[in-house]
Amino acid sequence: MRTAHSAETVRAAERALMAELPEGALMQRAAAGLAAACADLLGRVYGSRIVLLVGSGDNGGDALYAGARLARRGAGATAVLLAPERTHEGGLAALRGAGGQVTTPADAGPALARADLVLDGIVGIGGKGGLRPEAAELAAAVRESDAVVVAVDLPSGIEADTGEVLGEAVRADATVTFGTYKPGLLIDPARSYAGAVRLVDIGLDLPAVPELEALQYADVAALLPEPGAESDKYRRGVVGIAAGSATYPGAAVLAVAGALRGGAGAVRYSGPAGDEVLARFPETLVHAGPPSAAGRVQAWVVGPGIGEDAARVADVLAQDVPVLVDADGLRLADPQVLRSRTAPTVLTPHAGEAAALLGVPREEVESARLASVRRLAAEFSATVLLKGSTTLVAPADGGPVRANPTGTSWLATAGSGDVLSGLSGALLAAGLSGVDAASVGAYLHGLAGRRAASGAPASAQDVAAAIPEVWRDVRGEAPA
Ligand SMILES: NC(=O)C1=CN([C@@H]2O[C@H](COP(=O)(O)OP(=O)(O)OC[C@H]3O[C@@H](n4cnc5c(N)ncnc54)[C@H](OP(=O)(O)O)[C@@H]3O)[C@@H](O)[C@H]2O)[C@@H](O)CC1
Ligand SMILES: Nc1ncnc2c1ncn2[C@@H]1O[C@H](COP(=O)(O)OP(=O)(O)O)[C@@H](O)[C@H]1O
Ligand SMILES: [K+]
Repeated sequence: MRTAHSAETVRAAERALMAELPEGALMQRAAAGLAAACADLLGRVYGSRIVLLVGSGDNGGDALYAGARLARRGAGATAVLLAPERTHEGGLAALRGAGGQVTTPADAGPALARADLVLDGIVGIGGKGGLRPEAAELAAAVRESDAVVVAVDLPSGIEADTGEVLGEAVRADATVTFGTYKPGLLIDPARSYAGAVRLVDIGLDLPAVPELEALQYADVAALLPEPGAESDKYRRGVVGIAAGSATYPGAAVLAVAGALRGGAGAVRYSGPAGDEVLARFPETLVHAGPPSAAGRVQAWVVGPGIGEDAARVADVLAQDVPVLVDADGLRLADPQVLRSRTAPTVLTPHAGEAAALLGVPREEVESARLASVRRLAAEFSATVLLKGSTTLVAPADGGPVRANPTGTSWLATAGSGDVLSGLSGALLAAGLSGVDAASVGAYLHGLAGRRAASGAPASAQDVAAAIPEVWRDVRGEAPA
């Protein structure tokens, strides 16, 4: 599991550790890791030209000490000081002692134009609000340079705790972060400014429960349901799909496609698109009546393409089994009923649906995904999977939010959300918790999207068809 902690949590851990270590030791650990990462990126340090963007805090200090280390190995280093009178003293002395030069933002142009590598030490976790004008200009100038840009701890201008970007920010090719990931490094839009992120261990003792986490291959492998010797189709879990309408039969077909690949023992379909579903998937158990008359299931998916059929949504929500609500279902569900359910409920809105549920503009959800998903989970007492450029899953109980690392914009194709709801619903029926079903579903869905597309457009059906392949790949990572 990859974990991220807020700036406040990091500061508390830093204080505790600093009290035990000699003065400056922690910054030296950070600078050593940073310099090593830069050396890797440069290939050859001797004779390279590096520029350090140095703000007035310890983030600038890290950049200066790392610059000094590289200068001692033969790099030509120039520090651009944003606040000359408040620059980290020890760091500046180290750089000067190693032969480094110093300049001002106004005179930084020539050095930036020649640079092989730029180290962004303008602000780290101490940054607040958008970059101030002089810092913003420097960030914009860096964009014009051909140098490899390495952000120190995080790209200056992104919000460490939320992933928001308020105005100009440094666009990095790589970020070297200290102690733990910061939520902004895993959540768009900020994530897209960070490039490849490398974590440097500086020995912090962090709380076991992070603010944000991201599943990795092995975590997903351990969560995948697998039939045992005594399994039959009912023990593996039966998932019910209440989706589709005369207008949108395709949503039913795609949700069933996702469900059949999600590890359930059987899929029941309830709704008016039974013929279409059977034509494509004869293994489906089709029922014409209301969902509650379709026979036992271990979880329901309700909503994709059901149009205005509020009765079908209410019928599903009245059943005391886990329910995943998607698409039209989110609009038709009675909020009071959602809140009062005792079995797990999973809501899977995209930003527009989330905005409607919260009564805010869509842009507000897109720019502040983490706060939005947490608010939805709290307001509806449900696990919430917020779809989009970074898919986030918040548990109903306020625990750590999961960021999905496998997303790809190739998934932005009609019907791919229906596949996700079927897939996650099947995982719910197989016995995974709401958070695990949603986050494992999003993980596999993202991998399947990448596999199906491989650089060319793929349809939602292609995404569903690629699920078994990625499932196999992930299972290969499971401990024997
Ligand atoms: N603590 C430790 O043990 C370790 C910490 N480490 C490192 O320290 C970093 C944190 O350092 P930090 O706390 O000094 O804050 P930092 O990120 O440099 O920024 C503060 C400065 O920026 C300024 N500023 C603020 N907002 C701004 C804006 N929007 N636009 C422009 N400027 C803005 C603000 O100015 P002021 O408001 O004071 O005028 C202030 O002077 C951390 O990210 C990591 O890299 C590592 O060495 C490991 C050990
Ligand atoms: N820019 C993007 N980057 C990554 N994934 C995206 C992006 N846009 C959409 N997606 C994903 O594509 C899927 C679309 O689902 P949804 O919005 O419900 O569409 P539909 O209703 O057409 O199926 C979701 O899994 C979502 O996370
Ligand atoms: K930075």
